[in-house]
Amino acid sequence: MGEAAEEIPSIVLSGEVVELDRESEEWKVVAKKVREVCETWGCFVVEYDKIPIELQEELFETTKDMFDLPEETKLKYKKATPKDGGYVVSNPFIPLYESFGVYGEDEVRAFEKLMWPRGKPGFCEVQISVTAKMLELNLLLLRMIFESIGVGDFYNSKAMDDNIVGRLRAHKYKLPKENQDPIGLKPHVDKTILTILCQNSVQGLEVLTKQGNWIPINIPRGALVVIVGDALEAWTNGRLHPPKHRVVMSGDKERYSCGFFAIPKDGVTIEAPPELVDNDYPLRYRPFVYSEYLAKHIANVSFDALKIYAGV
Ligand SMILES: O=C(O)CCC(=O)C(=O)O
Ligand SMILES: [Fe+2]
Repeated sequence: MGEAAEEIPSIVLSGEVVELDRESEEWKVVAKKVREVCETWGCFVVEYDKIPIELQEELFETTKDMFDLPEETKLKYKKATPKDGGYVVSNPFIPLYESFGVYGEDEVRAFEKLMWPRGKPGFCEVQISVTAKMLELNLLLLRMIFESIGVGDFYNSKAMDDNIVGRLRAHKYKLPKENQDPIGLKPHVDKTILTILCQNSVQGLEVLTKQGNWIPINIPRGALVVIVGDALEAWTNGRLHPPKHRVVMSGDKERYSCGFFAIPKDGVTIEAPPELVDNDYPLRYRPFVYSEYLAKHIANVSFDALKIYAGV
């Protein structure tokens, strides 16, 4: 492959595409494209008008306000385990990074009261609206992927909408000081089914291609990025590729991003459908309860965490 091929593919999921008849050829063509880029790249840019730029701008306004709170207020939202999100303070390992994971509607409301005792108009509505729309997009993509691999029934029988939970996490990346390492987030593989990211127009996300090159993911204003996580790699018996990615800071503006991390609900077992296990694709992972894997390995940054836990 030449240099020109090294650009993250982009897919348009306009209103018309979303409304397509699931049996139509047009739907199948888009589904195939989504599946193929998830196999070869493990990530892609998506233009999705149901999460418009205006909504993203509102989200980033409140996101900035979150991080602008006094440190002692932010520290009130520290959680005991990373699984529950909470406020993650920048530390020597990731000095440019801090994040807020506020997971679920009740938490969003509790968070508002804790951070802004006099209230923060619009905060909960935006968080809840973005989460719901991201979940919808996540389910749409999963349907496309499973149907296109030829196991649409698996998607239906698994009642994905009942078995998946989505969590919204906000990140802030400071600018590096002179001579400071510009790494905002170290290379990692997401422990998710799919991750969907949006950013405040400041680039910095990079992905490691299968050819072994780190390349920037240029996210056009208003677009989103979708990244395959290790749960989906296991669920498709290794057909989809969970790519290593990182954040590298440059330029003169701080970066904010919001990620929607879809994971199986507590107690859900990940087991590849039998149709996806054959001589070309021998079973990669034993069936395992995803929440048990996460509880044990959430802080394990090894790229092989899943292989170590459930590899056959
Ligand atoms: O900020 C970003 O764009 C990437 C965040 C990320 O990769 C993660 O939180 O897993
Ligand atoms: Fe990630």
